[in-house]
Amino acid sequence: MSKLLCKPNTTEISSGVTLVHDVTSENSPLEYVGFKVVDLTPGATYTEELGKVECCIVALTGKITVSDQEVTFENIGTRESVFEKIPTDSVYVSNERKFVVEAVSQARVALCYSQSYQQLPTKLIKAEDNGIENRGKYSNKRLVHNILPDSDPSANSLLVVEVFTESGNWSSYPPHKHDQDNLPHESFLEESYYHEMNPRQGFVFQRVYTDDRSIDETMTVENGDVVLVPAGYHPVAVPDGYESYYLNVMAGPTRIWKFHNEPAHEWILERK
Ligand SMILES: O=C[C@H](O)[C@@H](O)[C@H](O)CC(=O)O
Repeated sequence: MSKLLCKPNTTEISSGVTLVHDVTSENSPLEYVGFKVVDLTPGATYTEELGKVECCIVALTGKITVSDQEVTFENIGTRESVFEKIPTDSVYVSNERKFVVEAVSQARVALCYSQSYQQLPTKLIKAEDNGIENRGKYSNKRLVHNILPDSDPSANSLLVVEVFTESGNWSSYPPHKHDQDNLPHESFLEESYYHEMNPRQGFVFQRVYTDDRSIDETMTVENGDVVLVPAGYHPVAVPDGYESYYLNVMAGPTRIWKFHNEPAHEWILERK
């Protein structure tokens, strides 16, 4: 199995708290991006003290209350399934802060991390404040919810976005990359993909590959899997009959999303 594909590894870490994914610089090729998925039963709490990292807490499903000891955001979260395709609530917590997530209902939470050295205010990122985009045409259509885009100055290095791709469509396509610290032409951002499928038994194909093909992995990605993108192009193909969801976390030396399309396939964008 590809080293870029992470299958769910469920571990109960405390009463009512199950860790599903825990991507770190120690167990992955990513240096800038960290990622966790945590399931909580009603009333269960997850507590974390952040070091030199910031965290975007995304209420993937269910209702949660988030506190950083100074502010508390109660009963946030908007959906029981990501495939309701409505934006959800998130909370940004900066470096050297401690936060507590308490489940109001059964909840699945994504914890998105990146490096942070300048403490910023804790902030509720309301669902209604997500920038919504309908991108693409033909069989390249996808719905994008910008949770923490580079236009939002609330974070130091973190970028978070969720993408919904309909049956038989491609996304993160035409293939693009952001693996060169070469602004204004391209930024260097590592990336993680947390995937869900509807119906659950579905799969997508995702290829991660570099110009020199030093990385060239084509993966069958199933519900709940995480794909790591240390470098390279990273298109996703969704089979007929299934819907795809993924949550992207991006981070690198500069908090700018400036990608480079693969020249061989950029013509896709020129179709009328
Ligand atoms: O670099 C960003 C990720 O590849 C996705 O968020 C991608 O941009 C989504 C899309 O536009 O298809």
